[in-house]
Amino acid sequence: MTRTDTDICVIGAGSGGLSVASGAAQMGAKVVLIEKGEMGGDCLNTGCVPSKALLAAGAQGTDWDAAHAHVRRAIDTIAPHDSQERFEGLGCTVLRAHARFTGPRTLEAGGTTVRARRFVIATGSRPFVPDIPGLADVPYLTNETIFDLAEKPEHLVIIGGGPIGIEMALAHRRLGCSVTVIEGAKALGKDDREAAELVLARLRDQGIAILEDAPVTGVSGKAGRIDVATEGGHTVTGTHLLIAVGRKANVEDLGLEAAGVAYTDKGLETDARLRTTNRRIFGVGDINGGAQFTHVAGYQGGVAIRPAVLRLPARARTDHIPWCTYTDPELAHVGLTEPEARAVYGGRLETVRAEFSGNDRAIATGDTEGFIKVHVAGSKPVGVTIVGRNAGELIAPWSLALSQGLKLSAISGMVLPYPTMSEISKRASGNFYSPRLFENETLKRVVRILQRIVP
Ligand SMILES: Cc1cc2nc3c(=O)[nH]c(=O)nc-3n(C[C@H](O)[C@H](O)[C@H](O)COP(=O)(O)OP(=O)(O)OC[C@H]3O[C@@H](n4cnc5c(N)ncnc54)[C@H](O)[C@@H]3O)c2cc1C
Ligand SMILES: NC(=O)c1ccc[n+]([C@@H]2O[C@H](COP(=O)([O-])OP(=O)(O)OC[C@H]3O[C@@H](n4cnc5c(N)ncnc54)[C@H](O)[C@@H]3O)[C@@H](O)[C@H]2O)c1
Repeated sequence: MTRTDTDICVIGAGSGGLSVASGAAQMGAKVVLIEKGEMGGDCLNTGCVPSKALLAAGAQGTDWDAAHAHVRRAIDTIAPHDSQERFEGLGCTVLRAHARFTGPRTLEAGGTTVRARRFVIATGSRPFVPDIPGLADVPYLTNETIFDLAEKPEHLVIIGGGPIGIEMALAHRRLGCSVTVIEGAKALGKDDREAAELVLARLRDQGIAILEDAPVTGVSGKAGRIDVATEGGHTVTGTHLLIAVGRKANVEDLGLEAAGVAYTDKGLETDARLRTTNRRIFGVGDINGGAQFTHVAGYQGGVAIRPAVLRLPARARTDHIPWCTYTDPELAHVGLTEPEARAVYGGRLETVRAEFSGNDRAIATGDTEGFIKVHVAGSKPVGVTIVGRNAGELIAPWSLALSQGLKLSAISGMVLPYPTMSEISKRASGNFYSPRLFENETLKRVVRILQRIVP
């Protein structure tokens, strides 16, 4: 057993852990980074990158092998950025082993005992596999296996209509598979209902069957013929089954008890600084069980660095987090959803909107389907949904506005090139101010007086 003393020890080399390790090392801290699997974690290897690459490949053509080659190329192209070599180049000591705490200030990983001033747990999450009768006896795929599938499914049945289920449904439909999504509640249920309905309608137009309010009651069959039964006596038969019903935080086998770190099955218990119940140990990313996105893991990494490395106060916010589901049309959101905003602001909340069909660029390019909805409290946007072509790009100024606490006038006052899709944001903000400006009798009277008395 060798022994290493360090300033910061990061467990997990995914989006969260890599952010902390690179930032801390470049600020001059001594860093040990420990990864038991692939560098880059879920996002690079089994999440964001392969899923977006498969969606893009399917939009170009239906060749299964070519699509999977594209997925591989995308991962291989990005991998050097997350690699052991790069992090060693930044000055980190990288251990490729399973880490387990042995006490409040020590852990053990592959024959090395690491003692650190501060630890960051960024062990992420894995697919949650529900306790559905019969599931254990049939072959099924998860996000950890679906991107390596050699044969093209004739009929892919997906349990779960969240972002994973819906994106995988579109990717496989584009590649020529029959696809059925079985959702126990509402598909894309965390999103604005009207926007989600629009996306689901377009997916159905493309031939994807989406069953909602259909909790699965049992699974049976064998490879190549799998029956999925739902409440109400409906049975869907497919050749392959994908389970996409949420995530499970990787809290097990980490020695958290020895470290004095409290957790539930949702993840670590952390405070606003992302400190666990052991003040020297922080949690970032999916392990915290909140919004599970790469950019959130990166953001939390940046927050945790302040107290962990710089000994400065910090506060992780959740009211300015964006997300996007990469369907066609895309569905993007930032900040509070309408029910969340109503719960906070009640009758003070106003919602303004604008349609893609009223945007000149959208008319010119034929992308007229979609809308933007802005929830406004006082004069500040608190939540924005965009559904339409490139919604994930169009949400950017709103992410800035919410993170900086800008007023709506910051958006309506922008001068934008004409004709651009971005003008839709300006139009929605304008729709907030227009009635105040143009239906204001006092203003009209003042203007009339000014015209008469000022030469
Ligand atoms: C199919 C899919 C598509 C997605 N698409 C998007 C998207 O488009 N946009 C987006 O923002 N998010 C997306 N996500 C979510 C995103 O992938 C995660 O939120 C993100 O990867 C979380 O990063 P993390 O660092 O918390 O965890 P991870 O990336 O999971 O990294 C954790 C790392 O810790 C390692 N580890 C675990 N336990 C130990 C241990 N005891 N010792 C050593 N190492 C350990 C693991 O091997 C892993 O490499 C997607 C997820 C999936 C599954
Ligand atoms: N574009 C993106 O940013 C993106 C893409 C994919 C994944 N992700 C991240 O990964 C996380 C996990 O995605 P996910 O889609 O697995 O989880 P999810 O929790 O978002 O959705 C799971 C869905 O499965 C349904 N469900 C649960 N049990 C069921 C059952 N027994 N039968 C039928 N339906 C059932 C739920 O009602 C829910 O709608 C997301 O929350 C997101 O944070 C992000």
